[in-house]
Amino acid sequence: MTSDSASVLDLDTKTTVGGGVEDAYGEDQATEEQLVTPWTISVASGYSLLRDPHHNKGLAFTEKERDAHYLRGLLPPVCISQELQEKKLMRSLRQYQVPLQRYMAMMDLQERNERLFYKLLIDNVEELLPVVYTPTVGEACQKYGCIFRRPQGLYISLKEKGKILEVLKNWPERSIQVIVVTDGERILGLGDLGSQGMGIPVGKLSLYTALGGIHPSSCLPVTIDVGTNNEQLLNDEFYIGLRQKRATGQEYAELLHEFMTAVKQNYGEKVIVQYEDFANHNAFELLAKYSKSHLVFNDDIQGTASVVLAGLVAALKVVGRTLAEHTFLFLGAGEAGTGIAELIALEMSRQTKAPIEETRKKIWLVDSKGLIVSSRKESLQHFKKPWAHEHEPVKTLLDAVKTIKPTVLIGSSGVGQTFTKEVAEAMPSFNEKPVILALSNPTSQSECTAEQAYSWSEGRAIFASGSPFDPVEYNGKLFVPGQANNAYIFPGLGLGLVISGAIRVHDEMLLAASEALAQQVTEENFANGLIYPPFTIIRKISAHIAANVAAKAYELGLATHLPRPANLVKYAESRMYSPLYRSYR
Ligand SMILES: NC(=O)C1=CN([C@@H]2O[C@H](COP(=O)(O)OP(=O)(O)OC[C@H]3O[C@@H](n4cnc5c(N)ncnc54)[C@H](OP(=O)(O)O)[C@@H]3O)[C@@H](O)[C@H]2O)C=CC1
Ligand SMILES: CC(=O)C(=O)O
Ligand SMILES: [Mg+2]
Repeated sequence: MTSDSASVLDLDTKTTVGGGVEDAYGEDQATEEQLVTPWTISVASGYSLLRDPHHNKGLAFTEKERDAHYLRGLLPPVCISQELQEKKLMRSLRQYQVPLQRYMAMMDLQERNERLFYKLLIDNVEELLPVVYTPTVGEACQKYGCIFRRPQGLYISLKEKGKILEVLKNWPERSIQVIVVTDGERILGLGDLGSQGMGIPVGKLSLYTALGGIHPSSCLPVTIDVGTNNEQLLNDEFYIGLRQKRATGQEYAELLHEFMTAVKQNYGEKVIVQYEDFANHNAFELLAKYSKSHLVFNDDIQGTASVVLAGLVAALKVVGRTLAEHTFLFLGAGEAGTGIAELIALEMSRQTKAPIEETRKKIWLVDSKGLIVSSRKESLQHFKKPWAHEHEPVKTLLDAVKTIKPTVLIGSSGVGQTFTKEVAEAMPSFNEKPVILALSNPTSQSECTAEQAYSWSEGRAIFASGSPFDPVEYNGKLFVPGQANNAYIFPGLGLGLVISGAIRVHDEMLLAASEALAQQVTEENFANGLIYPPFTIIRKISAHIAANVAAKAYELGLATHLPRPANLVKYAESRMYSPLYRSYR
């Protein structure tokens, strides 16, 4: 008797080769060469309930639930609260000294008990953000091949060309509201990590839920794999992606187009597609192309711009003057640098009524070849051209700082330690309170550390960084660095788009998000040297951002959820996912 002839519907028991009873699905007795069908049970109860991360509560199942759901004997006798589970897990997490071990423990928890994972993340956000997000997620992506256990998102590679719609249907959830997609080419400041970039969409989406209250089952992480140019990964036996050089040009464009088309076809017009960590030679084009037809948003260009503008607007309360009275110098003229520069120029133009071509002149950028000036215009990438102002060529950042004399210095180069002692010392030589933002991630790529910024500026810098730094004591005073990271913006922005049913992202919404964030910075925060509110109140912040964004969507006629709720903050809060356990009948 072979499994070929045994129908899966024929439930008669038969004796197997080994003498046991054949299972109904023919699997136990199949030999290596025979094909089997991976049937699963779809109603979660008993053992399968314990293995279902969406519904599992572990030891927190009540006596009644254990009876009703066939759990008797599958758990030890004790019933404990979610709070006690949280306490126990935090204690065991803190015992790991190696950040990657904490990351893996958190990923295991997410796979085992989703609500408990989010309860931990929400209640201990400042402690766990660096674990599930930057900097540790960077190391996790670098080692993703070794630590890979279970897929946490969809991998769409060149092999899936022509079948992407079918691939989307393989994902177990139907009702998707947010997709974060990367092609892995510029993962943080770590470069091309190919398929191993998956850690980024997974991490970003866990923040959508924890910080912005989007339901986890409506989040879909996607990695588009068109190969990698990272030789080390191509030669790594544990690499999980396509082992080929990156596809470019038409082949790349066609795969991306098929993906974008399939997304709209499968999930409709109101699914948010957040582009994350694409290299700039694709990122600007994708955003320009699909923002006309889809609800797309580039976090590195737009989210970063919104968070930095918020920090700067807040900083004006400490450093004085209006935005237009400041001079900005960037190290790094890519997605983050030019994205931020453009939103600052837009806001200045809004405030002063001067044309944006004029306000851009207050902003200067340095790339790997030096200051961006008009004599370089012909050879510049299109996104740098608006910043090519009249000036003689300047080769180094230090010379640019000395010549331009910026009041605000922003690092968005992806290269660590580029704000040298000389650069950081030059800033306070012509500024009472220089603003220094070291945005590059992860920590290893930060343009300078918090300690360097405070000590080199003799405690005068207003400093924030993309990855977190601990407070620094300098000359007997405690300085608390803020975290200028787009994680403040995208969860609330996403929630605002969802609750209003917006169909497009508009620059005005980025300004609305930025304004809401800046409003959340208190006098107490300023007194501590902070230009951002603490992450501990991020859900409140996200509700305010969501409300401002939704209000703008209604104002611009881009909202489809009608009528408009009267109190948008309350409405946003009411729509946020809670990680508390539900009771089962
Ligand atoms: N804090 C936050 O929320 C965010 C932080 N980031 C971080 O910002 C960094 C940059 O990201 P992104 O803008 O997308 O990257 P891009 O690759 O688009 O841009 C990098 C820019 O830096 C320039 N650059 C590289 N090396 C040097 C150098 N040694 N000296 C001067 N300029 C240099 C590049 O110059 P050239 O053009 O000549 O090659 C390019 O203009 C990353 O580390 C990323 O993690 C990004 C988004 C959000
Ligand atoms: C924070 C972020 O999006 C980045 O570093 O790319
Ligand atoms: Mg990013």
